[in-house]
Amino acid sequence: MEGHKKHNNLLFVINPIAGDIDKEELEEEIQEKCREHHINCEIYRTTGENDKEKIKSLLAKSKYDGAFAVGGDGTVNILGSLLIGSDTPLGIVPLGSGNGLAKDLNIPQDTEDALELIHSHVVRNIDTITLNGLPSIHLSDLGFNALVVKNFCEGDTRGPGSYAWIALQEYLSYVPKHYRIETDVETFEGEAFMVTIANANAFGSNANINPDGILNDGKFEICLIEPFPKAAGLGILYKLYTDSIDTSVFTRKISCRRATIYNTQHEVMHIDGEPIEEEEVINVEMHPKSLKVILPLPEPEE
Ligand SMILES: Nc1ncnc2c1ncn2[C@@H]1O[C@H](COP(=O)(O)OP(=O)(O)OP(=O)(O)O)[C@@H](O)[C@H]1O
Repeated sequence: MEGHKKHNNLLFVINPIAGDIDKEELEEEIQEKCREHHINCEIYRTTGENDKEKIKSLLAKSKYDGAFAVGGDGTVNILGSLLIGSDTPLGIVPLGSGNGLAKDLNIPQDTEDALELIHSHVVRNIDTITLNGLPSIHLSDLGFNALVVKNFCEGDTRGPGSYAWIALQEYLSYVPKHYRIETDVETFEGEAFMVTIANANAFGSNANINPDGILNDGKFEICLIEPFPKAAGLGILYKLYTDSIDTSVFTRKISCRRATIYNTQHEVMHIDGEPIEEEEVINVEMHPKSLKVILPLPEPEE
């Protein structure tokens, strides 16, 4: 079901370290806003240890009308994966360093505006995908970007500056890897600089890998950047930041409902920005309209 429903009981999952922003005042703001709208609210602060299990038991104990992830794409993935297939919609207060899914869903990046969604919103269903059973709501990939994400997560500095620095260092020495990708539409076999499994559109950095992707069309895209001469790198980067990557001669896209990726060289991978153990065979499945999300009210027509 889609539409607006008043919330009486909300859960907020706050990642205290996301985006390197102090969230103490924000907690008070959330409580104040909920009081103002006669909404009961519960706050869970993530610790980085067993958060998924702890949130799962909170969700099992109480019936929430909505659950907000207050953090970045990692926090959205932890909470969102638990809400897939349930009646409880996912809200996002974007406070990570990138906030890719929130941007793709047009959720306000300003915290105060995002908090307005607790009382003024619309609920819509979006697709999710799984990689060997692990949910991905936004973008997952293998190859160059996954390596940068891994190094970024293992380092002690956060923020876009450090991501760009790691990317530049890795770029100079990165060697494309071999993949075989079988889908319900076509098969690809060859080398790729990166392979993105895209439910949504743009990375948190705003690099748009899948400009035409639609979050509720029952399909996901495999976006390939094939090997290219180092000199072409700047041109590809430009296209990523101007929503025109599909016009590059070095890209290929497969829009499909099912895929098996043979990661023959055991390249690293991540799901929604969180590195995971690499697998040799990755089965990707589509779960159409399986997650309810809380979105801003549409602009009134002129
Ligand atoms: N209290 C905590 N201490 C240390 N790590 C934490 C804590 N809470 C959550 N984490 C870790 O934070 C990561 C998720 O961060 P999240 O994606 O929300 O923010 P971000 O990385 O700043 O943003 P983005 O993904 O948008 O770049 C997860 O790896 C999670 O384990």
